[in-house]
Amino acid sequence: MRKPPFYKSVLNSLRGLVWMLKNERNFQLELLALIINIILILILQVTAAEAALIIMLCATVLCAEILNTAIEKICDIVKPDYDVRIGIIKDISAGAVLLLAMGAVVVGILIYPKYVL
Ligand SMILES: Nc1ncnc2c1ncn2[C@@H]1O[C@H](COP(=O)(O)OP(=O)(O)OP(=O)(O)O)[C@@H](O)[C@H]1O
Repeated sequence: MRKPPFYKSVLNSLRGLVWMLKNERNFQLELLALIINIILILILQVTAAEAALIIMLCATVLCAEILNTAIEKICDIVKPDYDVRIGIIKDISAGAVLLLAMGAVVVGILIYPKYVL
């Protein structure tokens, strides 16, 4: 099968992001967190290195959410009925997002207070 042109791959990826935005509440909240962080970065004049760290962490949380959702969807196709093993896979996958989100909160606590206090 021929590979689709580059612009089609980009369109497919954008369709995935739009789907996440329309259907996944956690993704919406994490995107809101990214927007709030961008506003804080601009208002507080955070250094470029700190801004890069904050934005990359927010983007990483969003990516983890996307992968978590993909894993959940695959699980639901492979095993639609209740299965303890599927429960564990979904819990582990969600745990990865939680871990990154907690790391992002810690980074925010380390960076922002010195600009406000
Ligand atoms: N088929 C299943 N068998 C066993 N437990 C399941 C199954 N489906 C879901 N669960 C349990 O319910 C939880 C929520 O699963 P669900 O697929 O509803 O994800 P979600 O509510 O979209 O989660 P998230 O907030 O991570 O996006 C899982 O973490 C798991 O503990």
